[in-house]
Amino acid sequence: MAIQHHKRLSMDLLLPTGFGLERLKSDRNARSSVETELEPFAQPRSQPRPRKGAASPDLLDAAEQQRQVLQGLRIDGQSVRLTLTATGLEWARAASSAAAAVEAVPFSEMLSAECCDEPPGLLTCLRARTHQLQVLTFRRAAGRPCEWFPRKLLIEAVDEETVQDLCAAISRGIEGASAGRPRSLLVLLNPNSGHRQGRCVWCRLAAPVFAAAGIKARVWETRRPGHACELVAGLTAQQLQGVDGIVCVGGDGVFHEALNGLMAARGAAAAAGDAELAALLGALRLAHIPAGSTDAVACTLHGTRRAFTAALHVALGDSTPLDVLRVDTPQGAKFASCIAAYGFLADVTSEAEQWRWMGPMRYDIVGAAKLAVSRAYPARIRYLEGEVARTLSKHSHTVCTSDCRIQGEFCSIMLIVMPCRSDKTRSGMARFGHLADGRLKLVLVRKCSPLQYLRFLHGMSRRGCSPGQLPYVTVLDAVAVEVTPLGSSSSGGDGGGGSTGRPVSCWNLDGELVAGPGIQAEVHPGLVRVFSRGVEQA
Ligand SMILES: Nc1ncnc2c1ncn2[C@@H]1O[C@H](COP(=O)(O)OP(=O)(O)OP(=O)(O)O)[C@@H](O)[C@H]1O
Repeated sequence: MAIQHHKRLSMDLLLPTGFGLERLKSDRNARSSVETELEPFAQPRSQPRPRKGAASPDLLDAAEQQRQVLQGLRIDGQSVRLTLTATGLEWARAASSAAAAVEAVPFSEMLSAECCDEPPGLLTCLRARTHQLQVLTFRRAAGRPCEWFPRKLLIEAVDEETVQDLCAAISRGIEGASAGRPRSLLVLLNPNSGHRQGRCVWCRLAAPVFAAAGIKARVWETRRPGHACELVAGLTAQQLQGVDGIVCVGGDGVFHEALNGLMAARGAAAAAGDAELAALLGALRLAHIPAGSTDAVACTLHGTRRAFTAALHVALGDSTPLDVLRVDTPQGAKFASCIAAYGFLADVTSEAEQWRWMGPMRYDIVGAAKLAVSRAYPARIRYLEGEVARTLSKHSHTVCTSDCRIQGEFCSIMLIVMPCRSDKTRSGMARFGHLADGRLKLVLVRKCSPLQYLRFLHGMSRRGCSPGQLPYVTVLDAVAVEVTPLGSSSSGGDGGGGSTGRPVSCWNLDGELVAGPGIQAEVHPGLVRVFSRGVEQA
């Protein structure tokens, strides 16, 4: 079996087989039964802000042209000199002259600005009544810039007109800085992921952020395995009008299903020649708000597992292309964004599924048990190293430079597409991997003792996989890989032992188990766009 490496990527290549598209189409009506509209959160951004007077054109224009200094204001209870610039707000304590005391928040990091009434209370009676403006933004944790926390700036002035004008100027600044921000999103929520905290994460952490940013969110809860894939694969042009993206609230499994549904839908639209649907699907951005057991996608895209940060990245609208691995199995094509793993990781996932009630801890317990056995699987591997280039017509293509082969017994074969950060590997399984470089890291762990495998796992959790770390581990860059397990029967793996009696494992694609056993996989550079601001360094 030769590797069929595509020279040119076109939509018809994305048409996956084995997704049962016809069945999915006929199931579209079933969607309405799980649709939950969260209209209380769905305030359109264009909704008029509560204002009493008109903004002074002087203040708005002056801020756009130059720096407008405002005196006599208080922020979070402290008197400040506030400067309204063309890009945001800057202020310093009125009493302080030190440059270090200057704080700044750009419009691009603000969600909304609203005039609000001062609640009546003892303090109001004791001092002069002030007029207030509330700006919703965020702050970064000290020493951990990837972790964002909500922040409300309370700006007070004795003069109502100043507050009204400032509110209008800030709102206009936010509007001007929000070109890529989504206005309407579909939310796929898995109530069963992780510790079954999907609904709680959505309602308490993500929905309020979307509401503050004026994003309309339509929530669909998944009912069973495969449901998210069906929902996305069955989307119609009518449902997608005005929708900017699909947000997955749950673990990596839900994101994986949404990705596969999207690829199925894009393939079907291309095959049917439905240009409108294809364009709408092509413009969709995917997002992952972590509520699962591992959340490698969210950790990699946002640098943290904090759902609030992920929701804020989505609301701020930053996006990036993401490489997708197309895996051709005997059952049809599947797509993965994180990893395709054969051997140890697949065995752990397969066994851990029975212990789902334990939550994320199941992976540690089953992992320890599998480590003690340390099984090796014979396999033949062919891979293509390559250069990925972009032609003028913007179709990506791969120039193959070499076709290499390796044969042996492997405890683990991993095709790592994105860095795959998680709580277990903070810097990522493939530390030097990339979101969209068109390559994967092929990691081969040859037959070794349990202690050696433990050493490999320990090294991976601390430093990720990189070449030359351990003599029994090979790390390679590749664009396409073919794995043929040598213990398998010709019709596919049986999960325990093939016709030769030698052990056969299964495949783990982003946590989903695929029987395989032989696969061909190829990286498609930047095939989807995802909401991500990237990992912020300290
Ligand atoms: N309502 C549901 N009931 C049962 N299973 C579901 C439901 N909705 C989705 N699923 C399945 O649950 C699987 C696992 O979900 P998910 O990935 O969200 O959580 P997780 O496994 O705890 O997290 P991670 O994948 O990050 O380890 C999904 O692949 C999906 O097939």
